[in-house]
Amino acid sequence: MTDTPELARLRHIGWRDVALPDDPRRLARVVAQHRAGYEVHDGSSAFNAQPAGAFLKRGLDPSLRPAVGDFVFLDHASHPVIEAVLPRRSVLTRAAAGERYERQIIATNIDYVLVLTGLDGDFNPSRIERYLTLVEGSGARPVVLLGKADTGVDVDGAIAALAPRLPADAVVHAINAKDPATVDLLAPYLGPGMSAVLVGSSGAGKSTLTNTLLGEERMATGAVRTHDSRGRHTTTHRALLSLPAGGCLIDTPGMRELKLTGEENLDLFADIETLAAQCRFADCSHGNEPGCAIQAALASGELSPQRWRNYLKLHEEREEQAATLEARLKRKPAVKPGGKPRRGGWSRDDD
Ligand SMILES: Nc1nc2c(ncn2[C@@H]2O[C@H](COP(=O)(O)OP(=O)(O)OP(=O)(O)O)[C@@H](O)[C@H]2O)c(=O)[nH]1
Ligand SMILES: [Zn+2]
Repeated sequence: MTDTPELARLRHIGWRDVALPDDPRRLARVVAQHRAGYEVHDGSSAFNAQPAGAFLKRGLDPSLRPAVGDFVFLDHASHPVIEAVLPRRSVLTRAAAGERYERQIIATNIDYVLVLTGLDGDFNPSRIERYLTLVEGSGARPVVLLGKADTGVDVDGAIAALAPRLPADAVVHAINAKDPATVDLLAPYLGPGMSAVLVGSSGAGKSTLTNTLLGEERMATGAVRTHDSRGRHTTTHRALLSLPAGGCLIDTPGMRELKLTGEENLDLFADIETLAAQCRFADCSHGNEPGCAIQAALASGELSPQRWRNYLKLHEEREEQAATLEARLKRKPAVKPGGKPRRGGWSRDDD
């Protein structure tokens, strides 16, 4: 079945359903959020849109407001207004940096989170564990990318160091972000109807990889590219790019503060939690109590000290955030959210 022209147009912004929603209003996707409003794209062009008054109500759960990646309905006025947000299939959240606890949506309707780490000084398994913990529960799947594999580094050694710290089904690719062949390698994650978000610390190669993925068509597809509109608006926080491969990539400039939200399960460390359950004392602090299964595993080498340290750090942060979240929810009953479970989020570098 071939797409109608309207569907074909919407494919550019990552619309994947075979049909259009049964609604006469204009459909668009949020590609960027500015201080002064939103930038949306309808598959043909990008333009600014304001949120409807209902989204600005005080006390509204911020997660109900339009976010980058959302499909939205616009009214037909000459100054477009976002009237409704369509149900989200995934939501990536982080705890906002700062004094007050706040969950912040990074992106919605994402299929894959590309976690990019350079195999140079940037390489840090603990940080990769943090990213994976944040993706957990978001509805998106992580893909670990080890960049700068062409720079004479010990790729196999790095993969061997990382493998025991990742789930068995984790996808890991060593890449050269400058090499056009990388486009084919990542094609399974970036095809038509797919949306991916690219995260990684500064210098990891996010811009380089983005440019390679945009390839020759960078300027031609510039319609969805919104980085360059900085002059006209205030800061562009995030931008959604339409790739020649057919998928959409969300670039997250400055995405460095990656704090847990308190809702993570720490699934990545399930084995550690199983071990801890085997300690002789139920309230074992895993220090020097007799019969401590954690200490035994550390002594036998079954559990690596780095991984244990990172687990403790993430666990503590999760507990702290969960306590703050609970206090906040008690204080003020949240306005009912529109659907999907929200977990995952982002925060600072580890170790
Ligand atoms: N040889 C090689 N160099 C790379 C690769 N990826 C990135 N680089 C280089 O690493 C440097 C940093 O890359 P960027 O793409 O600017 O990194 P970034 O993640 O966008 O950094 P921020 O913009 O600060 O977030 C640049 O000099 C790139 O040319 C790679 O796979 N191979
Ligand atoms: Zn113990």
